[in-house]
Amino acid sequence: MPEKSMDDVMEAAAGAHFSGLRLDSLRFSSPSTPASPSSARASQVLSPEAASSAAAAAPRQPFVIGVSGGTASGKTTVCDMIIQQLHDHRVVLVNQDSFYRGLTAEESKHVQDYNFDHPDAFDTEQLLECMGKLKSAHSVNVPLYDFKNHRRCSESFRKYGRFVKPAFDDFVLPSKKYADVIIPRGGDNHVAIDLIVQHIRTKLGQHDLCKIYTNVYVIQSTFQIRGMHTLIRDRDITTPDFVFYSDRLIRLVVEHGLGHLPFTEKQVVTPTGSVYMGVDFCKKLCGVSIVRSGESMENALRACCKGIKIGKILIHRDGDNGKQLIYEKLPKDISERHVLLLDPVLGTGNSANQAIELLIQKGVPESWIIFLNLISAPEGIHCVCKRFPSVKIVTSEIDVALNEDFRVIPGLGEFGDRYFGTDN
Ligand SMILES: Nc1nc2c(ncn2[C@@H]2O[C@H](COP(=O)(O)OP(=O)(O)OP(=O)(O)O)[C@@H](O)[C@H]2O)c(=O)[nH]1
Ligand SMILES: O=P(O)(O)OC[C@H]1O[C@H](OP(=O)(O)OP(=O)(O)O)[C@H](O)[C@@H]1O
Ligand SMILES: O=c1cc[nH]c(=O)[nH]1
Repeated sequence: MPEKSMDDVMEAAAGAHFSGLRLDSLRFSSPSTPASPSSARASQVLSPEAASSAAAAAPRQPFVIGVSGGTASGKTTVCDMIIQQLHDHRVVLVNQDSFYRGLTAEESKHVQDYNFDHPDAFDTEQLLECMGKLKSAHSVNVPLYDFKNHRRCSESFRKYGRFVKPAFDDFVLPSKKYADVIIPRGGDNHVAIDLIVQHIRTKLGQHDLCKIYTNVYVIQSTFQIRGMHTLIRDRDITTPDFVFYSDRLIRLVVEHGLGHLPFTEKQVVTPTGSVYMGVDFCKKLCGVSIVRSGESMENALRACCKGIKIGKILIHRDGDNGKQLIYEKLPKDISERHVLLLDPVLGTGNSANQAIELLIQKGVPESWIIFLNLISAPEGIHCVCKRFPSVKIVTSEIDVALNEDFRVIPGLGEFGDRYFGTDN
């Protein structure tokens, strides 16, 4: 029994089978949506795995998508395409097929008369129990069904008139009216699949990550900021323009990050003779850049904090799974300072974690570290926040995912090479 656990859940409910139809009904369930009739077969369950964290104080709302459709209508194909495009390890698929009841010895003897398309063929109680657990973010064991002797695909087309079509008419078609989205042509309908992927991404995106990890801050997006991101992400931008717009964005991230430092109250008298009740900046701070890309953020920090001490950490990339520290030069009294850790890209989180670990070894309290970056991959955020829940992360955008080469996607390529002009 494979174990699945999740904080968000996407569930798919599918009706009995009807050969020849493409996916005819995709149902987005929410607590306010009426439940599908019990006859509608739950066939696929897409569920994001638990992203549990000590920092995950906020209650998490599972997100469940029910998918209905006739036999061989393309439910699995569409769900697989959605999962593939989402590229988010928190999303998993649970198939209603896993909840087939085992056949009794008597039923096995007359398997040709057994109706695999009737809701009674499923252990719906177990399915509901499983969904209930998933929705409350508990891990579940999903049964493995042995199709060896009872493969329905081949039998369904034999049994189309006797079982498949009647079950479709009785149990699947009536659930169609509950659908929020209907996808004609199943896997061929790239536009519909793309729209659904975008919708799920919004649900799983930065908004959710900020809810899961209360120490993650994304600077307020404006069209101006989106415009600058559009420029630096464009592979055809010139190096001077890449530097110019990266610098502008970095400055915004730095200013935002400084806003998370502690302050003391301070009053001043204005030229009108009035008292302004203000605050005083935190004095004990320093910057630490992760060489070399992080050095691109030093000027913005210096421009905001005159005379700030800046240390450096160089982390040698030793394969993509492990990173090895090879150089550090840090202020001697760093343990007494709040640290603004600088690196424009948070990918896997390995570099950031190594750097944070070193700072903590040097005596910097975890909660005194603010990690500033331009773009973050969700994987990197999970990695850092799980290990160091008190570290604050300030970023300007959270991207979709990492690809198989551990590059951020859509990303902006190799930041260091583009900024320092060492790319081709
Ligand atoms: N040509 C074409 N074939 C498709 C499309 N979608 C699915 N198929 C094929 O149709 C067959 C059934 O697709 P599935 O995705 O397994 O259908 P399903 O609804 O999950 O089937 P059951 O689990 O048996 O109910 C597979 O061989 C798919 O490759 C499509 O859009 N176009
Ligand atoms: O989160 P991670 O998966 O560790 O990836 C992020 C690291 O990768 C980049 O540096 P890179 O190794 O490309 O070196 P550079 O700064 O010298 O370009 C980036 O500046 C980070 O330091
Ligand atoms: O996409 C990536 C990942 C790590 N570092 C980068 O500069 N870009």
